[in-house]
Amino acid sequence: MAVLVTGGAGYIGSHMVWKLLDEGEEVVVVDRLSTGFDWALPAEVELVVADIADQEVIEEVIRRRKVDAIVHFAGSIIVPESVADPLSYYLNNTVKSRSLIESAVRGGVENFIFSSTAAVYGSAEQNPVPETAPLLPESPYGTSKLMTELMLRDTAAAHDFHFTALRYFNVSGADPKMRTGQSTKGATHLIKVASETATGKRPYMEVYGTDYPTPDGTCVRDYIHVWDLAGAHHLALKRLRQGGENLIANCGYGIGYSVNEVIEAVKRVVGHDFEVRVGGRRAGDAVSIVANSDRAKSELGWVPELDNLDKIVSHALEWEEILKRKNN
Ligand SMILES: NC(=O)c1ccc[n+]([C@@H]2O[C@H](COP(=O)([O-])OP(=O)(O)OC[C@H]3O[C@@H](n4cnc5c(N)ncnc54)[C@H](O)[C@@H]3O)[C@@H](O)[C@H]2O)c1
Ligand SMILES: O=c1ccn([C@@H]2O[C@H](COP(=O)(O)OP(=O)(O)O[C@H]3O[C@H](CO)[C@@H](O)[C@H](O)[C@H]3O)[C@@H](O)[C@H]2O)c(=O)[nH]1
Repeated sequence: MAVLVTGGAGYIGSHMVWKLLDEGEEVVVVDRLSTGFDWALPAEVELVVADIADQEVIEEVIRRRKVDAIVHFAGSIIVPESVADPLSYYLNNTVKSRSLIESAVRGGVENFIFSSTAAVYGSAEQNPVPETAPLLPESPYGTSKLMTELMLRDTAAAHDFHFTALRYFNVSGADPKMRTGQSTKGATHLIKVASETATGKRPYMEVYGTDYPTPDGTCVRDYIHVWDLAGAHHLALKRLRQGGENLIANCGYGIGYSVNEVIEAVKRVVGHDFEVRVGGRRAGDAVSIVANSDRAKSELGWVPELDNLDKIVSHALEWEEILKRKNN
């Protein structure tokens, strides 16, 4: 019996794979390596280099490895890119997820965990935002993920199929044991970009917009440590296997930090200054979004252990130094 991790060579997926191995699970990864890296995976894990929409390959993997659960990370993830090229986001995130879900149903895989996102809420009116808040995505990325949640809901109503959709807030940091981290080339995520600047990979960074209706004029987000997020997925897997009901749950810490506050934290932890320029607003950015994760705590028994911005930043910086040595 194995867990199929799609997008397992990517940032969050590779943490999940290490977590599953730590928990004694059998794992198989399907990843087309568009943004992921084979070296992010433990040597003993089978990597099938394929697209999630290749149903022949997926269904062969499900049969051969006796897959009982799919954890679906594969997708396209950059909010402004989705504004510029919406159809590629609807293809990779929505259409190809449909194909994967169909393969799961055909292959008799009853347990499915999906990477959803805070972007399904848009700029929340109520912060911290509960799962019951209005779903008003402000980017094609958010809409592409919401459509997949709806497909999962309808598929679960019609088939022997159960799902958990975890709506992640801003995922950051690296495996505390430094076996993997965020290695994405040309990354756009704030803590990654600031860590690259702090370690000399970039000459400077920009703050996208200082005229938002927030205390310091920059956008506010809820930054969650990737290892706590992997832990939430493992709890979700155990719960589904025990017959748990379908679930949609936020994963964040309930604390909002502005872009300026995050940059200050990176400067504080690294111990020196770096150049930060003020730029214009970025397309598709929500103003402020912070999680109410009570449901993940009560339904999954999730207890965050790394909910500290400086710890997140220090792990991100440590990984950046490792990447420098790898020439990545
Ligand atoms: N990083 C965040 O802050 C964040 C927040 C909310 C949700 N998410 C979701 O988490 C998931 C993982 O994000 P990540 O940050 O690890 O991104 P990532 O780009 O590092 O990982 C995505 C992986 O999926 C693979 N992939 C993409 N399309 C594929 C396809 N069609 N077939 C096979 N493989 C494919 C890529 O090669 C890559 O390894 C995504 O679904 C993303 O939307 C991420
Ligand atoms: O160089 C940079 C990078 C980012 N930002 C700002 O920092 C904030 C956070 O941006 P980023 O780290 O790119 O995350 P989001 O755009 O909030 O989106 C992330 O978080 C979402 C969940 O909230 C996920 O769904 C997405 O996949 C993931 O990209 C935003 O206000 C950006 O404008 C900057 O000012 N400068």
